[in-house]
Amino acid sequence: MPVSQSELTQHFEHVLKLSRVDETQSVAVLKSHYSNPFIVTAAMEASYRLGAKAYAVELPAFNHRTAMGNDLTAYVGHTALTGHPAAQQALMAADLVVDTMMLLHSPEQEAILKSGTRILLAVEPPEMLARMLPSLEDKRRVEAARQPFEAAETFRVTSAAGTDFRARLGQYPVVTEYGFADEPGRWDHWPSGFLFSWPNEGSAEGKLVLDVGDILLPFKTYVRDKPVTLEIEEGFIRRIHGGFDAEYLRDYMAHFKDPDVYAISHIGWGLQPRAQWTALGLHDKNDAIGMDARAFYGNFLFSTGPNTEVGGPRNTPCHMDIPMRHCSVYLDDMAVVEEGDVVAPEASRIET
Ligand SMILES: O=c1ccc(O)c[nH]1
Ligand SMILES: [Fe+2]
Repeated sequence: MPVSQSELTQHFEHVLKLSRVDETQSVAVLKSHYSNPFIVTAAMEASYRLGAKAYAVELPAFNHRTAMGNDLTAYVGHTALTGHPAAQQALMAADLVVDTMMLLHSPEQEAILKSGTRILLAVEPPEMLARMLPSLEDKRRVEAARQPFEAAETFRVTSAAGTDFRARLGQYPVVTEYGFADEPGRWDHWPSGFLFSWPNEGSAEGKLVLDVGDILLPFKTYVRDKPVTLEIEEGFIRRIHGGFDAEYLRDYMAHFKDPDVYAISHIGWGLQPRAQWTALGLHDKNDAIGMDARAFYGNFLFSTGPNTEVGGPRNTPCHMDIPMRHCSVYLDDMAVVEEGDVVAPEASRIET
């Protein structure tokens, strides 16, 4: 459904207030020609309504000839900000950056955050921003799941379809996403509502079996053919086999001619009840990057490629996000998700 400019601006006022924007703050709206003008206008207007000093930083779109499609998460790491210290300074000068062009998984984003500047990514269509308007309750539930995740040494996933995956934890931090950037140096994404970490280098192993209904981002396809099996050893996908979906995934990843694309990247689970598994099927591919799929309550989300977000050495541009249903996720011996339903910690659950 269409969302009016005034409704979207009100939502931005709500989210920027949660992001601690007030008359003491400056807000830089990072945009490019493909930014949603309703979002840019709403971010500027809402900032001024909150008494903040807002300004826009406009960069020309960056295209790499290896990149295919328009999804902003398909080709990551190298952006219009790469090698542009003046623009980076202009963003680091702000207390909060509203990113409407996608810096995620880029070293430049990490440098901006390290300066204490907060970043809020907002690139989804206004219908999704409105439907998954963040709340302090979202933050409470997602942050409740952080504690056992940070304490755990092993991460294990199983499913009736045959998934049997494990990884050691501890080398990298836990990252939470609850939809607003309220702490110095925090990055967040509106809409969201999930958390993840990265396997210790070389520790991910076993089998991930994508069953019918699991989702392949940025393809924005639901697996419909027989299962896709990924065999993982020492942190990397060694074999991908199954039907058409497997062949398509193999061909797409091979296109990048970069061994790092087969690395397992962030692993975690979804805690957003207002995110819907079915939403992706209602949008054209260029409408959205598919945050419903990444955040739906009880999913297991894994990904491939870069670990730049946590200062890792892999800055490979090919990034797959693959949310799966009906999985069981264990932190050490504690199940946090059982066959697609969140079971622990109790404080992270919702009454279904
Ligand atoms: O919110 C996001 C979006 C994409 C991604 O790879 C991680 N988190
Ligand atoms: Fe991802």
